[in-house]
Amino acid sequence: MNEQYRWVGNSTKSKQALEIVAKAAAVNLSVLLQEESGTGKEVIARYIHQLSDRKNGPFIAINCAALLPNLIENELFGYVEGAFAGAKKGGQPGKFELANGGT
Ligand SMILES: Nc1ncnc2c1ncn2[C@@H]1O[C@H](COP(=O)(O)OP(=O)(O)OP(=O)(O)O)[C@@H](O)[C@H]1O
Repeated sequence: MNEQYRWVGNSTKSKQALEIVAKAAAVNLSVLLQEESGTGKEVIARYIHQLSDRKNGPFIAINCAALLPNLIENELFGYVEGAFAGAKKGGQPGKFELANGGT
């Protein structure tokens, strides 16, 4: 794993968690990670990405809680130039498009 995102943890529980996520990385399915804030869900998500067939694709992280309700669609699906007042020149690709082929 990239040094910046290396998992720290040597407990039995931690090792079991890494074994489970390694299994998840081997299949092409969605994975839901649930834990309290700051417990390393994104680190694990990056780990899954790096173990998966998608590792050469992009990894796009998005903080859903920080998205304004009226801007969620624009962020996730993108928009074309002139779609609304204040839209960027040239439009903006959505996060789903950016993550295509990756995670
Ligand atoms: N077990 C761990 N090993 C290495 N780094 C960790 C671990 N747990 C947390 N961190 C570090 O703590 C910080 C928060 O981790 P991360 O962003 O993955 O948490 P999160 O569960 O996704 O949080 P949130 O739900 O708030 O987005 C990061 O800097 C991450 O590298």
